[in-house]
Amino acid sequence: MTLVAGVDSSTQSCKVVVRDLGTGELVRSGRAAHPDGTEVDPAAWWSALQEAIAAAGGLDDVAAISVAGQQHGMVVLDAQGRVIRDALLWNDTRSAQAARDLIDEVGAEEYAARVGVVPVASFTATKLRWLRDAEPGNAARVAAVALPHDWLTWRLRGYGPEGESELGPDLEALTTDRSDASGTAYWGAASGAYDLDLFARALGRSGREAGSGAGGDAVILPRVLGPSESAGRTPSGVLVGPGAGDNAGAALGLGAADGDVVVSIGTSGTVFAVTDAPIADASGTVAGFADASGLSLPLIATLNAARVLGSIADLLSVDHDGLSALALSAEPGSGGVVLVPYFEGERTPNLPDAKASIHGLTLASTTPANLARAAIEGMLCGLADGLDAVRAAGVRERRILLIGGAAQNPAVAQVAAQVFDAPVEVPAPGEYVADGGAVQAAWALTGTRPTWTVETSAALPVDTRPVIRTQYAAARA
Ligand SMILES: Nc1ncnc2c1ncn2[C@@H]1O[C@H](COP(=O)(O)OP(=O)(O)O)[C@@H](O)[C@H]1O
Ligand SMILES: O=C(CO)[C@@H](O)[C@H](O)COP(=O)(O)O
Repeated sequence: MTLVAGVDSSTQSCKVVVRDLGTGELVRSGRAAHPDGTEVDPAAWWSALQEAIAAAGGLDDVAAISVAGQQHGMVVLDAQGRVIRDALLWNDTRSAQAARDLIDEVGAEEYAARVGVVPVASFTATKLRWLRDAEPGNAARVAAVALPHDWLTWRLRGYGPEGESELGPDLEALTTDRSDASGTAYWGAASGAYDLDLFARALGRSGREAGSGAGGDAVILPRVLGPSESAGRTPSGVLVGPGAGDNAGAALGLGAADGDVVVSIGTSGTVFAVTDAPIADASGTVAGFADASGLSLPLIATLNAARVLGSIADLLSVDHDGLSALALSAEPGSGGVVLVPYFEGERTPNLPDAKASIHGLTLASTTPANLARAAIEGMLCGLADGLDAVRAAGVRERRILLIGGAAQNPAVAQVAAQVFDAPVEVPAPGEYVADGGAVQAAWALTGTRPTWTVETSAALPVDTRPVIRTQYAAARA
């Protein structure tokens, strides 16, 4: 039996799966928590990865591994390969003004045409512009910029600061992949290349792709690998795949095909599909990302997803199952109660300074059941608005695949069928981002993309209840 491993280094935790190359059967798995917060020392990810690998039985009998990770995080390294400051994550909104500045300088239309996205606080370029303006001393020390999955792949291959690694700080060895590069806002899915002018506008320093040999004091950007290109090997000889952004990893893990729209409800909420042609939405609503198979991944993301439910469950002193039971005991529309869940600001719509709000409370409607259902309805209405935007970009769904930690909540699946106006399928409980890493590892090892079977645990027909989105739209306006 040949084994391959996949990693999901996401916002809240690191998950590792070990699967049989031939059948895709899950053989072992492990996980480890990440610190909370929107800026994190990457050393915590490295520790969690090692802990999760150990919990998954180690890599001694594993032939290949690949790391998928949360997108956009800004990992800045000095010339000695040391992390200069904590990484700003995708959900950190301090670079919102930097995003507006970059749009003012370049123009939204041109930005979208050049790299398929329009800057928002989530994207790496805006974080680099913030670093230039807020921490010029740190910006001057930057020798390389990597994404979370790039940096973990580099460390896994034995690179890192002297004394902390076997191979030392070779920044030229940094690699990334198309999907994660397309989330930086200085690499384009359509061009397949870095836009070094946009990078320079962000950090105020010139950049170059690793291995380009230009030298000088240009900031090194990871070499962009193809979908099945190996990044090298671990010091013990395990083949390492190119890795991916987590959403592209999920698409690989699901085997998402034409007609599939994936809705992921984890720390972030995302709606995405795999398409042949890249998109360029000058409104900035739909990001024209690349996928991890050589195609494209139009995507919207919300800042407020699973943790909306956790917050309201805590308020009601119930667990996930308790929240589900309460929500299912209320009627669609939650008795008129609407939660607009912009607890962390919001990315879609781009309202980084927004706060959450509750509407429609009366003495009769203020019940735990209505509040529980309103939390689920509000969170899903935000994603339904995103689905409308993805549809407007030309995507036509045959089915919605519901994944992420909150997808296993019965009330979430039922309300999803009431707001998405499409059939909803819930794949069997699993870590589909990490599974995508395992698919990548198998692909890099054999040269052939595996077609493992994905089981479905629930299938819900369309059950549209218009009141839910109608009252949400009125409250959100
Ligand atoms: N049954 C459930 N109902 C609602 N939320 C859940 C449920 N199970 C897990 N979650 C939430 O899902 C989130 C973890 O999902 P995950 O997809 O692993 O997140 P990420 O990949 O962003 O780290 C946590 O916020 C957790 O509280
Ligand atoms: O910013 C995005 C996509 O653009 C997020 O999807 C991040 O990639 C975080 O993913 P999770 O931790 O929620 O899985």
